[in-house]
Amino acid sequence: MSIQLNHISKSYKKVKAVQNISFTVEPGELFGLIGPDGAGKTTIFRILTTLLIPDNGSASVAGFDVVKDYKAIRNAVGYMPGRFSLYQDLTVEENLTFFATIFGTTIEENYDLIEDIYIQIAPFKDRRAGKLSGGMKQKLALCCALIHKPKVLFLDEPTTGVDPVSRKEFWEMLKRLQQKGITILVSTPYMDEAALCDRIALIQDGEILEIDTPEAIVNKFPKTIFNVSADNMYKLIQSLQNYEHLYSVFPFGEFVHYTDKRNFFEVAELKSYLKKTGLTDIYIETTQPNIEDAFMELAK
Ligand SMILES: Nc1ncnc2c1ncn2[C@@H]1O[C@H](COP(=O)(O)OP(=O)(O)OP(=O)(O)O)[C@@H](O)[C@H]1O
Repeated sequence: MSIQLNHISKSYKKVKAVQNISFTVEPGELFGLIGPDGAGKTTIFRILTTLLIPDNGSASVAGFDVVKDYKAIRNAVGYMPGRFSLYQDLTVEENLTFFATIFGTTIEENYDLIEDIYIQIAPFKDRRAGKLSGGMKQKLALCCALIHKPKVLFLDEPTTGVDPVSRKEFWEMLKRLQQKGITILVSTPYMDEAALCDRIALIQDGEILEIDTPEAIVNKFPKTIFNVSADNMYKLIQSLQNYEHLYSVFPFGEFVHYTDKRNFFEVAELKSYLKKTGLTDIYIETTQPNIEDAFMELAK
């Protein structure tokens, strides 16, 4: 096991940040912690990277105990914190040299691991980190987290605030790092990114709702989902909320996702109800559930 948590809990005074969390991450796995702001993701990262001591439970990373063997863990892992980890006034090259030096290595020694990523920011190597775009900062922070060849990489919300193209590129980079044998624990509030992980833990209010592969989580969804749209989105949601057979409704892009309490029903009946409430241009079609639907169902 590369990462193992057994019944970990942590509170900040009265706030129970994480409660009784247990999961394992296998060597070479890309594992995602998926949950909204405040779910407890950063607290889990801080415990696993030895920056915070848990109140209860035990955890190990790369075979080392997070409390007893904290020094060994710090050498074995790379950590890209959610909030900015770079020195704004140092240049790209100076930041990378700094991180290499504190780990007793050099950029040249481990260049093969970061090459793919570094060549994208190399044209800006003399630019101060504070003057880089969001996507560039993120690439530099990843290089800094990798420069000492860690066995396990921790990435806390690496794509928050990054444009969609850079987000896609970032996930492609993670897949390549995984192929080089690095175990990766990544957190994200973006449900679409969950599908790119080998396995995910859905987390809310400090508790794990479900752990499985993204496919298995979606396949367990118990209801048929309908994409519904009409001329007035706000009124559509209100009408559906007042429908006696409603099970759940929530906005999803240009549609709302609707599920019905009944296992079988005529779509025409729902359409005629919506028409009676004054809506026009009504569209209803079944659709596949996704991780967000599964999360909403489990979080109910
Ligand atoms: N130092 C602290 N003191 C008090 N409460 C804290 C502290 N750090 C986190 N919390 C609270 O603990 C809970 C979990 O926070 P945590 O940062 O672990 O969640 P998160 O999923 O990483 O969310 P975010 O993306 O917002 O950081 C939240 O309710 C948060 O407000």
